[in-house]
Amino acid sequence: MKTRAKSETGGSVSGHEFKRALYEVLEDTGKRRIGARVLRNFLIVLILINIALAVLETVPEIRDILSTHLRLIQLGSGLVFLAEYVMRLYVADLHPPLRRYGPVFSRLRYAMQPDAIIDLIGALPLLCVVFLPNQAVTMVVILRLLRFLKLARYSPALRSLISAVGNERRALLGSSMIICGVILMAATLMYLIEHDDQPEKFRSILHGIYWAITTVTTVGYGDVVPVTNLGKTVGGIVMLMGYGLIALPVGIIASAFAREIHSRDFVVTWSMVARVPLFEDLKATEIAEVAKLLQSLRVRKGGTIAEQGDVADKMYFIADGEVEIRLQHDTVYLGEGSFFGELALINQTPRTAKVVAYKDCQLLVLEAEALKHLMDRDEGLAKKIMDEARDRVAAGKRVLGELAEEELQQSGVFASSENTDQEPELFQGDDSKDEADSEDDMMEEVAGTQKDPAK
Ligand SMILES: Nc1ncnc2c1ncn2[C@@H]1O[C@@H]2COP(=O)(O)O[C@H]2[C@H]1O
Repeated sequence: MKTRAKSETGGSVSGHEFKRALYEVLEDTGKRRIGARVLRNFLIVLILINIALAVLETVPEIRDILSTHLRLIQLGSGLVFLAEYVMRLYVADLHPPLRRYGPVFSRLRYAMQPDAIIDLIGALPLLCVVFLPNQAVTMVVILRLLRFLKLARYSPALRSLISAVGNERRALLGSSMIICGVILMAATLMYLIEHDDQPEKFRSILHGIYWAITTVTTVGYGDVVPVTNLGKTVGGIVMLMGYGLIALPVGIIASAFAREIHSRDFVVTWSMVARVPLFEDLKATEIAEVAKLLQSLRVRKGGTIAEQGDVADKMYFIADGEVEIRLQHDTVYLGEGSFFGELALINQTPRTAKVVAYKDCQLLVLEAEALKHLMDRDEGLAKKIMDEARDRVAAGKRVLGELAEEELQQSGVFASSENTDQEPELFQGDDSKDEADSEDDMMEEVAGTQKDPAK
């Protein structure tokens, strides 16, 4: 009886360990980095092969010669993508923010994530071939080409482009409206001018729109051209306007893309953010929003992330690696999932310690404005950050010990130390600065930062 119980426990433990290992490999977390890298590279190569084959298969000669091989490869890679999707669903309830929803709802919520939807699209061609033979050829080709989107999971550049377009959607909408307006005007004018001379080519304003689009985009097929002098003049003006108009959206996307790409060393995925304990209580959709606010930063072992006394405008979360916080009287190490750099932002003081990468680090960077926005919106999250900040200040105080405390008491710094339960003022403006000065003093003095004499 005892033996059986033991084996049952052993079985479930090893089952859980297997699931955990699978989760770590699929989500590139924990200790299984090599496995995760091998899987990632394998999937990238498979996606690229699939896209190339989907295109090549439309060449009749190639299809005739390689049809059996192509079908086998298509079936094999379809099975791999389907297995990947099913496995990601299987481990979905291990994502920290989804754990509380139970086995069914955690997976449903995971399935709603953009990355999961793209994975499903990647697996769909196989299902279409199996369940809808001969009926869904075009759909299967399109779905196979859509596997290209799966690369977004691994490519910072592709993510940057998608988010650049997303961020600039208003400007792009505005410029698109201007372009549409010009096309419509040019088409109407051309219809009115050319219709009598070329009733076949400028049969309606719709035909004029076709001419205007090919002209404004500078394509100019030459199948429809103005023949009247007035028509040629209008055509010339539209051609010149075309350059400026097309440059508008191109310029918007190009500058937004350049901005984005420089701030991304790696892709900030949903699961990377979900692993940060601070965000554990957020809903899956909220995590997706937080992910948009975070930039990525890779720092090599030994690299300095912040200098004591620096002016601060961002805080950091450790997605991978370990940092060393060099306090004046102590050194503290923070690992994966921890955050730092919040003290200076909360108190609007210079950095209270030097921070160095103890190992190679992948950091998620949150700008001061974004932190303020997050803390304003989510009281629970704000409280967690404030509690941690207070603990850190308290730890700093403890380390200073008797001697330093005496020194500080003499200089009146602990005049307000009984009030440490009170919330420190967050991101105070100039008006409230005086009120919060004593708290600021405490945080700065404890961490050993010199106060700006001008203050
Ligand atoms: N005792 C501590 N334990 C852990 N981290 C700390 C401690 N003191 C300071 N820090 C972190 O080190 C960071 C240095 O920059 P900041 O002052 O912005 O924010 C600080 C905290 O995030």
